[in-house]
Amino acid sequence: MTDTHLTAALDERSATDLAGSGLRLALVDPTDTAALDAWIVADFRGFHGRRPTAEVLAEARKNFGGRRTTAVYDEGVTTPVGTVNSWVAPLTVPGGGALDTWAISSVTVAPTHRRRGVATALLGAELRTAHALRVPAAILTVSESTIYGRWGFGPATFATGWSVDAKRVRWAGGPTPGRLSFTTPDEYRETGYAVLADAMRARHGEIALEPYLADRLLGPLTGDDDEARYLLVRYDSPDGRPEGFVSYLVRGGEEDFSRHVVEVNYLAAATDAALTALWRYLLELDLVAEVKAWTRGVDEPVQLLVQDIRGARITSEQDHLWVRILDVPATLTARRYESDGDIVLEVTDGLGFAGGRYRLIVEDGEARVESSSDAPDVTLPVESLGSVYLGHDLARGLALAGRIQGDAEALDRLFRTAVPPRLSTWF
Ligand SMILES: CC(=O)SCCNC(=O)CCNC(=O)[C@H](O)C(C)(C)COP(=O)(O)OP(=O)(O)OC[C@H]1O[C@@H](n2cnc3c(N)ncnc32)[C@H](O)[C@@H]1OP(=O)(O)O
Repeated sequence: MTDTHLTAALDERSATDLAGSGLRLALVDPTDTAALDAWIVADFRGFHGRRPTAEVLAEARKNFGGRRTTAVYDEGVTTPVGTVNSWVAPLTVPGGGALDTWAISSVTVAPTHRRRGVATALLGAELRTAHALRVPAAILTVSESTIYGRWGFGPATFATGWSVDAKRVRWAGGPTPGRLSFTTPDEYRETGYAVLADAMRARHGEIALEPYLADRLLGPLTGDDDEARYLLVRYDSPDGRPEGFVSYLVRGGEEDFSRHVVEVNYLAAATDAALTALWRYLLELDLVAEVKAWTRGVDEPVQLLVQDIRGARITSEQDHLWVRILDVPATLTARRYESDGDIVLEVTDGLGFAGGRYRLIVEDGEARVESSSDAPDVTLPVESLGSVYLGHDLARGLALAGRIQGDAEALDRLFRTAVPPRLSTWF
C-alpha cells in the first residue's frame, strides 16, 4: 500500500452534508504548520487534554504527518470543530498473515457542535474513502463502547488490566535464563522497533506500529509530567538475541518506603522466555508492594506464574479493538482457520459496503469465498462478523443476544482460535 490514503480526494457526500449545516469539511495539508497545529489543539481538547506547548506541537506534527488528517471548520474559527485521522495499518490475522486495514483515530467533535451529525459525516467519509481505495476493513480503539456499532464496527479483541500484590506472590514460573539490563529509548530505539515488530507478528489482533506508536511504548512522549520516572529494561536470550523489554514507572513509597507501586507502561515479548523473564523481573523488584499493568490479553498467564493465584487480580476487562469489514471475501480469505468447514453467510450492512450472501469454504485451513444463492446457515450484521473475525469467543453470546441467527455453533467452530486475539496497545 502506498500513500494513496494521503492523496485520495475529499469525500463529496460528507462535504455536501456538512455544507448544509454551514460547516466545511477539509483535508489538512501536513506541511501547513498553522493548520496542523490548530487541528492538534482541537484533537487534544476533544479528549480533555492540556493545551499543547510549542514543543508538544512540534512532536505531534511529526507524529501525525504521515496520516490522512481531516477537519471540520465552522465559519470564522481557525480551530476545527471536528477531527479525524487515518492511515493504512497491517493487522495480524489468525495463521500469521496480515490484512491491510484503515486505522482511524482522533475522532473528536467540539462540545459546542456535538450531536449535529459531525461524527456521522467524518466516519462516513472515512469508510467510503477506505472502500474506494479497496482497503478491506477499518479498525479503531474506542473511548466508549456505545459509539461505533452504528457504523458497522464490532468489538473483536478484549483487554485486561492487572494488579499484582508483590508482597504476597512468589515466583512459580520456572527458571528464566537470559540477560536483563537497563537501557534508554534513544540507545535501544532501533532494536526496540524490531522487537516490537516480532512481538506484534507473534499474535493475531496486533497492528504494525508506526514509529510514533512504537516510541510511546518505549518511553514517554514530550510533555509527559512523569518523563523522569520512566525506566526501560531489555531482555536478551541466553545467546544474545533481543526478545523483549519492559518500560515502567515507580511511584509512591512516601508513607512506607517498602511499598512503592510499579506501573507498567508496556511489556513487549516476542518469545515466552522474554514474557516470563520480564514478569519475574517486575514481581521481584524490591521495595514494591503492587505491580499494575494494562492492555494485556485476556489470556495473560500471570496468575499461573505465581504461587498464590489470588495475589494477581484482573482489575478491568473491556472491549479494545473494533473491526469494520468492508470487503467480505478479501477479509475472510486473509486469515487461516483451525478447522475445515463450509458455511453460507448472509451478511447485512446498513451502510451498503459488505452486505451479501457468501459461501465460505475452508480446506486445510485455507479459505475460499464465493457469492451464493443457497439458503444461509447463518445470518448476521456486519458488526457481528467483525466481532468473530479475529477468533475471539463471541459467537454464542451474540447468538443469545439475537445478533447472530442460525447455526452460531458452526460459525464459532470455524472462526474461533485456540489462542485468543489480542491488541496490546492503543492507537
Ligand atoms: C477512534 C476514536 O477516536 S474513539 C474517540 C471518540 N471521541 C471521543 O470520545 C471524544 C469525545 N466525544 C466526541 O468528540 C463526540 O461526542 C463524538 C465524536 C463521540 C460524537 O460526535 P457527534 O458529532 O456528537 O456525533 P453525531 O452527532 O454524528 O452522532 C451520531 C450518533 O451517535 C450517537 N452518539 C454520539 N456520541 C455518542 C456517545 N458518546 N455515546 C453514545 N452515542 C453517541 C448520537 O446520539 C447519534 O445517534 P443517532 O444516529 O441514533 O441519532
